[in-house]
Amino acid sequence: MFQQLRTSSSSSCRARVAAVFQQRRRASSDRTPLTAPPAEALRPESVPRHVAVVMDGNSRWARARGLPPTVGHEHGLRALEGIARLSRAWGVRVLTAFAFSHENWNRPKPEVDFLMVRIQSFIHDNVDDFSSQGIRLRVIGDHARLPVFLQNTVREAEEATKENSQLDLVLAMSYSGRRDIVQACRNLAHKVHEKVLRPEDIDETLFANELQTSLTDEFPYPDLLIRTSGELRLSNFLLWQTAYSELFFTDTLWPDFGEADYLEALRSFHGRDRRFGKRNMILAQS
Ligand SMILES: CC(C)=CCC/C(C)=C/CC/C(C)=C/COP(=O)(O)OP(=O)(O)O
Repeated sequence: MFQQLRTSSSSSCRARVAAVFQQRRRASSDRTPLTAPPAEALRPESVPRHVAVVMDGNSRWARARGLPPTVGHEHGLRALEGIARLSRAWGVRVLTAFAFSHENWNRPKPEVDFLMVRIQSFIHDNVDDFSSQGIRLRVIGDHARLPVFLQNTVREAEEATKENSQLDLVLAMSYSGRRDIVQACRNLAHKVHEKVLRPEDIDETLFANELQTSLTDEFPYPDLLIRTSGELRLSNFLLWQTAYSELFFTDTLWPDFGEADYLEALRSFHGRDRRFGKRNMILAQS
């Protein structure tokens, strides 16, 4: 498939990839089973409202099996479907998934082309399913840099799911945390220039309102950030927004990240003492 993409024109390769994955989807019934919330970590007050995931390790997962990276990405998307379903079932309100960074444009063109096509079909094929689960799809990042066929699908899916309120599934594509911050500064500078704002009016709330994550009105900041595959860095993801996020790193590669791993992350979150710089009550009294 990877090899085929190298030689195909973009629309015919799109059609071919879509057809192959349509077939696989129909054949596949191996969705992550939903389980009843079993643990103290899943009491409503313990569940993080906003979870962010850096879906890392697809290529390594494939390489370990002698397969091309595209197969890893395919399994990675299935893992994302499963985690979205679990998030909704367990009461997470926002799931933000890093699907493609600004820097990922520097990856080999066939891999980039494959990802654009495959993410488009992932969104297209799941819209009805998202709607039936009450999942609203949002996309952050540099929309204009995405191929037009993907921009169109994103627009349609955002429109089709806009009334859903169980879970906001936010895909970060062509996303860069630094660019998000620069863009916010630029927007504020324009407002000052237009005399809509005075410099002294600018505070953290106004600044955050200009960031792309402000589209999820209630929970713009991740409570928990998960990165798979053993890497211990943010890689330019949600830099402002993660100032007080709890971080969870696991060696599990993203395609293998399933219910047990997610539960482990939520249990870990449940055990954290989130102080936000303050003293907790017991320490304050001593
Ligand atoms: C499920 C699915 C199809 C996901 C798409 C695959 C993909 C491109 C994921 C990238 C996620 C991401 C930006 C990780 C950061 O690692 P990095 O490798 O960009 O950064 P690093 O070099 O700092 O590790």
